[in-house]
Amino acid sequence: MKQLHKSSPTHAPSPAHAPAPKSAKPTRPGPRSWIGYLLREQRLLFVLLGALIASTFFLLRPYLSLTASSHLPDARPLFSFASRSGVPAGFRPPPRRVVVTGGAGFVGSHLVDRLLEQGDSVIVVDNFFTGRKENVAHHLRNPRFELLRHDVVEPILLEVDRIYHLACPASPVHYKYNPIKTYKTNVMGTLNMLGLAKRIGARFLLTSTSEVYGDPLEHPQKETYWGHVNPIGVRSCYDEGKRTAETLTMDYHRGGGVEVRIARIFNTYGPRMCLDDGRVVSNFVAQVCL
Ligand SMILES: O=c1ccn([C@@H]2O[C@H](COP(=O)(O)OP(=O)(O)O[C@H]3OC[C@@H](O)[C@H](O)[C@H]3O)[C@@H](O)[C@H]2O)c(=O)[nH]1
Repeated sequence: MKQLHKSSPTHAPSPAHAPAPKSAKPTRPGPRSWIGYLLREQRLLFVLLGALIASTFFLLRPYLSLTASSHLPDARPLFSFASRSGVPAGFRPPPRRVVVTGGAGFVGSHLVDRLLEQGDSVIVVDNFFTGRKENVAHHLRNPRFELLRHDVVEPILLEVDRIYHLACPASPVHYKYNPIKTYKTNVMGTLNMLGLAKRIGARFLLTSTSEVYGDPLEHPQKETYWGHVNPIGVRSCYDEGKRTAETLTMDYHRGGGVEVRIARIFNTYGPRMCLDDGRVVSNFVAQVCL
């Protein structure tokens, strides 16, 4: 009877006769062998080079595709080293479609200049209560500029990427002329523009004012200061109107997911400012000059 080989623990075969070890189950290579593998034949160098090329391609891709299908006339240069607009040299965002309410006013018209200069397409919505067409007349022949006579108290439907909401009389002379209209512009106008922003997914900027602090007891005012206000004064149509506009802006942000910005602008002065608008700087200049 053929003797089957039995391996007995007490009689270990001599090494010469030890059966070849069954091929050990392949053990997983340890980290050291992975590192050696990568470093041999500059494999790590080639991996890093590949990652650099891939990331550069995906970073440049939005700008390269823009050249091919850029439909906007005289779109901005893709690589601009003149960073006059404060955008770091190199990449600039693709051109946008924006609406500026109150864009024929003092601050708004300078904003329109800057937006067109950086290559955006701009729609100005203004009822010319205090704004003037000559503030934007130099853009009327620009194909990327449109001017709409419209009162933001009534809704408007536009397809844009950004909404800059400045429509509101800013000087006491003008906003006290018709306080109820001033408050309606701040409330209904802001509601209409926020509703548009939510509807089309546009980013919304509200130009608010230092008047939201009222007659402040804290100097200088931090943004976290709630103010010292009078809700029933003759200036409250503007002060409370802007506070309500800020409330609506934040509620559309918190509840409606609208991306918003609020800028509380203090005393401004410069070209296109009305000398007779009763504001502190224009009053000072008028008294000096006249
Ligand atoms: O109901 C209105 C009232 C005013 N407007 C327009 O809104 C523009 C306001 O421009 P103004 O020159 O009077 O005022 P400014 O440009 O100085 O201030 C403007 O921007 C900064 C904000 O803080 C102010 O609240 C805003 O009025 C004007 O073009 C005016 O015609 C409307 O379009 N609708």
